[in-house]
Parts: sequence; C-alpha cells; structure tokens
Amino acid sequence: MNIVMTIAGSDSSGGAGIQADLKTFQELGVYGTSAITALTAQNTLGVSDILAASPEFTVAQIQAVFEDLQVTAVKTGMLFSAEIIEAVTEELQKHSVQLVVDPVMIAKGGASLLQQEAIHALKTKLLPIATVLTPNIPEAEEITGIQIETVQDIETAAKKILALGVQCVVMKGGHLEGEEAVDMVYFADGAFFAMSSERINTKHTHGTGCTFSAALTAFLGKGYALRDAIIEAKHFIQAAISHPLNIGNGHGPTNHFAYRKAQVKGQVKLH
Ligand SMILES: Nc1ncnc2c1ncn2[C@@H]1O[C@H](COP(=O)(O)OP(=O)(O)OP(=O)(O)O)[C@@H](O)[C@H]1O
Ligand SMILES: Cc1ncc(CO)c(N)n1
Repeated sequence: MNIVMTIAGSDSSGGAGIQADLKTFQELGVYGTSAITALTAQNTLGVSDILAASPEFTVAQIQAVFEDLQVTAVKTGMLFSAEIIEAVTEELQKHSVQLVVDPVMIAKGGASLLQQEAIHALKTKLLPIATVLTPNIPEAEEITGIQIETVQDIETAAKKILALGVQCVVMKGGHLEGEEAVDMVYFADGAFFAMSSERINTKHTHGTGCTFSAALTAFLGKGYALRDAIIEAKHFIQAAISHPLNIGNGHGPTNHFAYRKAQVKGQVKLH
C-alpha cells in the first residue's frame, strides 16, 4: 500500500485543507495520513475562526505516523506560523520523502492562513528541502517580491524560487485571465513545460490548490515520475472543477469524485 501524508489545516466545510487532501488521496487509491497544524471554522463563504496547534503537537503527529508507517510522499498546506514551519522542517529533514509544498497564504474569502512573518521561514527553511512548490500567482509574488503581469514575469519569479533550493516549481495560473487555465512548470535543471486546460466558468473553486497539490502527492506516492505526476494532477483538478457539486452559498468545493468517472484524456494540453 502506498502511504502518503498531509500536514495542513482542517477546513470544517470539507472543501479545502486536510479534508480535501484525504478525499483526494482516497480517490487516487493511496493511504492518507495527516498532521493537523490548525483548526479553521470555515464554510464556502469564508473563515470565521482559527485555532493553531502548537509546533510540538504538530511534530508529535508527524512522529507518531512516521514511527509506524512507511510514508513515501508528503504535502504541506496551511502551516500558519514561522514556529510550525521550523518544527515541521526539522522533523521532515530526518526522513527521505518526496515533499510537495503548497504555500497556502490566503483563503478565497481573504482570511490569512499564514502569518506575514512566517514567509521568511517558508523561504529559508522549508523550500530548500522541497521537491516541488505549487504557488498561485499572488503567492509567487509574495515569495519573490516580483509583481507578476506577463509570462516573462512568471519565468523570472520561477527562477528566483528555484534559486531558493526547491527542485521544481509549478506556477499555477488559476488567478490569471483567459480562455485557458495555464500552469507553467520549471525544473532546477532548466527543463520547462506548460499545461493548459479549458478554463471552467464557475465560482466553485474552493480548495482547488489543495486538491491539485494533494493529487500531485498521491501520484508521487504511487511512484509516478515528477513530470507525469504533475500532468495527472492537472487532469484530476480539471475533472474536479468541471463537474461541480453546487453546494454552499459561496465558493463551493470541487468534486473529488469526478476524476474516476470523467473522460480526462485529452483535457490537458502540453506545450
Ligand atoms: N476556473 C478554472 N478552470 C480550470 N482550471 C482551473 C480554474 N481555476 C483554477 N484552475 C486550476 O486549478 C489548479 C489550482 O490553481 P489555483 O490557481 O486556483 O490554486 P489556488 O489559488 O492555490 O487555490 P486555493 O483557492 O485552494 O488557494 C491549477 O491547475 C489551475 O490551473
Ligand atoms: C484549512 C485551509 N487550507 C487551505 C485553504 C486554501 O484553499 C483553506 N481555505 N483552508
């Protein structure tokens, strides 16, 4: 059995965070484990409260799992504070795992899921040990200090992120305009490709980033090569966004069930 882990915050409404990750793992046939960094009281309209775990308790969860189970791939989502980032990094350094870092910063409703002073720890501690970073455009801007408006800006920012020590960066284009949702993928060895899919006109995009990075982690856990895992994760999120569940009064969740039933072949074009 392939065992993977998510280190992230809980979303009480089930569309993002730990819940989205575990649903995605289940759908992709890997065994999901978790370390919860924070509880959020949240629904499709926004976040109303946050209760963070201590760094020590976050690490205790990771240790309990690793002592007993052979985890091969890990993702991080909401990490909330510099102290949690530092503790998680120190613990993960002890293990040989593929690490997907989704640098979650702000929820769709505007709530801050990462304290401003934690960005430095993210850049200097966690990124150097990451296999792949999956920022959206505002997150890439925050990490690099570059205002991203053009494709050239995306490339400049990606190179700046690779210089921090991460092996690969997926610059997610969900926040850009255009008929296609384009993600650009840069590797430390200079390799590059872009993936595009039809942009779905929907407000139900709660947890898209969590779901994409969880799918990527699941495929890595199943032994896919990094490039193939990224492409298949894009198929997973495209299916999940294309078949909305239409629940909630705000930004509803994506549909984690869709991938196994949907015709995903040909939905993602490579450039
Ligand atoms: N409307 C859409 N149609 C098709 N694909 C989309 C759409 N919105 C986002 N995506 C895709 O979903 C994935 C996640 O991208 P996005 O930029 O939305 O992440 P995010 O902002 O981190 O999400 P989150 O809201 O969870 O923080 C990317 O592969 C992106 O291209
Ligand atoms: C717990 C949590 N993690 C991540 C996100 C980002 O989508 C969210 N809204 N909530």
